[in-house]
Amino acid sequence: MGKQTIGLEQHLYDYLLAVSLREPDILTQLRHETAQLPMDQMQISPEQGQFMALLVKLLGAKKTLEVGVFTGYSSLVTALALPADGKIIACDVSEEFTSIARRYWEKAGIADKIDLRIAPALETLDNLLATGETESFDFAFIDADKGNYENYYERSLQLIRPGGLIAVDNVLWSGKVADSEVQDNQTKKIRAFNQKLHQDSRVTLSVVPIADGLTLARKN
Ligand SMILES: C[S@@+](CC[C@H](N)C(=O)[O-])C[C@H]1O[C@@H](n2cnc3c(N)ncnc32)[C@H](O)[C@@H]1O
Repeated sequence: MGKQTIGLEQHLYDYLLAVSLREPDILTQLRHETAQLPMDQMQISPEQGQFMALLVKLLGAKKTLEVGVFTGYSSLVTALALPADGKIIACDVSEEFTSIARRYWEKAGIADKIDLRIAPALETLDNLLATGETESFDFAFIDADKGNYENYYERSLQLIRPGGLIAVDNVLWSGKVADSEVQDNQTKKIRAFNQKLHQDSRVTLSVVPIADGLTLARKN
């Protein structure tokens, strides 16, 4: 057997789900409803959601930050993993997408754990920093506009406590980051972001090849 991370063909991916996925019905329903939308590819995958729930539990997280809610899969999976007094501050600009999220949060009985802020996420994060929330979060999930990843990361790094974790989605960007012929702005931004984190001694780093690539950065 090679030492390299295994590639997942469809049959092996199906097997992985068959032997590991424990998706609550409410999340399956949300996934099926989101699959009807033209932007459904923005949703995180169920095995990534389950992995994030495990991380939230391992951290003993009580207070988390989410940048990019869409129809609510990652926020719902996080809320279900948090204790009863857990809180998520969730950032998005879309009333339309997050109206679906709100409906599922209500249905799952966890709506009181989620404080949704409809505004450009940079404004929300700057506001949190300005109102004394520095080092008060255990976990942050960054999954919004790629051009702002570095800004979201820098602010999240101030907002999480030492030992807290930042997870950043789509860092492998369907493989485009490793294709030198792809030179669009979003791809270049993600490449630069990945290079920056590789050198960042403020965090302990792992890039996990789950779904579209998930960077984990633990604040030292
Ligand atoms: C990839 S989706 C998030 C997927 C979500 N985490 C999930 O589990 O389904 C990205 C989201 O970021 C939001 N977004 C884009 N630009 C934003 C900005 N500047 N501030 C806040 N949210 C933004 C979009 O409206 C969209 O809902």
